[in-house]
Amino acid sequence: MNDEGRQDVLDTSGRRLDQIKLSGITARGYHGVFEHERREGQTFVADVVVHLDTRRAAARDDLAHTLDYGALAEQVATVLAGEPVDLVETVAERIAATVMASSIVQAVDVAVHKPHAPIEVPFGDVVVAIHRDRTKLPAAEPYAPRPTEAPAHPRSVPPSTATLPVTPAPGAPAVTAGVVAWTEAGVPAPGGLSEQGPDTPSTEPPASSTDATVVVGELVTDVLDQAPDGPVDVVLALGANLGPAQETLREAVTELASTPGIEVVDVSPLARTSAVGGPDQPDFLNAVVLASTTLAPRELLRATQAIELAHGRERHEHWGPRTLDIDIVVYGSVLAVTDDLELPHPRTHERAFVLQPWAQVDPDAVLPGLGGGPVGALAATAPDRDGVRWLALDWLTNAIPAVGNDTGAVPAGPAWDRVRTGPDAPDA
Ligand SMILES: Nc1ncnc2c1ncn2[C@@H]1O[C@H](COP(=O)(O)OP(=O)(O)OP(=O)(O)O)[C@@H](O)[C@H]1O
Ligand SMILES: Nc1nc2c(c(=O)[nH]1)N=C(CO)CN2
Repeated sequence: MNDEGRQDVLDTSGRRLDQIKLSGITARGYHGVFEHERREGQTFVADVVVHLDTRRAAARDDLAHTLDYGALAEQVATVLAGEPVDLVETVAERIAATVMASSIVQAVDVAVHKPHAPIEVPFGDVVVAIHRDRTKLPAAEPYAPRPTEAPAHPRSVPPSTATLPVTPAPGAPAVTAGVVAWTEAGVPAPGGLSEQGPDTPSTEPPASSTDATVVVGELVTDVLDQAPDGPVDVVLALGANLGPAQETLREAVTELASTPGIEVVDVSPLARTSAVGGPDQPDFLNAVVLASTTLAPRELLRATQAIELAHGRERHEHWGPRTLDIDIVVYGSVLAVTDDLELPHPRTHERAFVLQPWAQVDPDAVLPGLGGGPVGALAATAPDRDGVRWLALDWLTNAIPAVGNDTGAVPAGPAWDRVRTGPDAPDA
C-alpha cells in the first residue's frame, strides 16, 4: 500500500510501475436505482490512477508510447455521462474496463464519487473504489457509446439549464425555468427553501402544479428560485483590479448592505493578491463579505450582478481584468450545479484570494461540498497562497495604497502603519 491507501503495482521484475493520475473528472450521469435519479441525473466524479511504464514514452518524448491523459479524461467522462446503470460499482467497472482496453495499461485504480447520492442522513460523499489489473480483470466490457442511440437518459425537461422566460401559472410566483439541479427530489420543504443537496430525496410528496414549485408545460422552476424559510448565511467574494478598486469595493459593500433582503454581517480585511489565471493584469484587491439574506439564490445573484454592472463591469475575456466581481461563495449549505449558478462557487476551494480573507473574518468557517473543508486549512495549501501579498484591516475607513501600475512591493509610508501585514505575506 502507498500512503494514499492505494496498492502499488509492480512490474514483472518486482519494481513499482509509474502512474498517471487524473482526479475530479466530473459529468452529469443518470445512474441510480431510483426513478428520479434516472430522470434528473446528478453529478458523478471519478478519480483514476493508471499504472504503466512510462520510460519508453519519456525516452522518445512520444505520446504514442503512453496514455494520452486528455483522451483518458474524455473516456472516463463518457462513461460517467453514458448509458445509465443502477450501481456505482458498475460505473467504476466500466471505467476500469475502458482504461484497460489499452494494452499499455497494467493496472488501474478507479474511484467513482456520487456526492449527492440519495442518502437520508447528512453525509460528505460516497465513493466506490476498485483496483483492477491483468490478474483481476474488469468484470465489464470497455464502454463505447452507440452513436445512433437515442439519448441514454430519459428527460422530461430540456437538456440545458439556460434560463428561459416562461409565463407563470396563475397564482404562481414569477418563474424562470430550465433543467434544474433538483426538482421533484429536492422540492423545498413547504414554505420555502430547505438547505440540502440537490439530490437528497425529499420526504415530502412530489409537488403538484399548485405548489410553489411550478410546472409550466415541461419547464420547472428550481429551488434556486425559491425564497428561504428564514435568513440564510451567505458568503460573497469581492474582487477588483481596474479603476479605483478600493473605492469600488467599499461602495459595493455599502450597496450590498442597502439591498433589501441582504444584511451585511461582517467584512474581511482587504487582500492584495496576484491575479490568478487570465492575461497579464494588475494585482487584485479582494475581500469577503459575510451576510445574511432572505433572497432566493438567483435573486441574490441578480442583485450582485446589478452591483457589478453599476460599476461598469464588462465581460470581455475569461478571467480578464474587471472593475468589480462579486461571486456567491456559499449560500447556506446549499449544493447546486446549474448553468447559471453553482453553489458553492466551484473554484473557491483552490483560491487563496478568497479563502484567506474568509478565514480572517471567520476562522472557524468550513466550505461545504466536494473539495471543501476548513477554510483556514484550504487557504494554507491553495496554489495561489503566495500571491496574497498583504491584508489591510482598516480598508473601509482608510485609504490604502493603490493597485494597478505598481511594482508589487510592500506599500510604504504612513498608510502602511494602518495596514496589517498578513502572516503569510512573503513580502512582509
Ligand atoms: N456561485 C456563483 N457566483 C457568481 N456567479 C456564478 C456562480 N455560479 C455560476 N455563476 C455564473 O458565472 C457566470 C460568469 O461569472 P463571472 O463572469 O463573474 O466569472 P468570472 O468571475 O470571470 O470567473 P469565476 O467564476 O472563475 O470567478 C455568471 O454569469 C454566473 O451566472
Ligand atoms: N487574485 C485574483 N485572481 C483572480 C480573481 C480575483 O478576484 N483575484 N478573479 C478571477 C475570476 O473571478 C480570476 N483571477
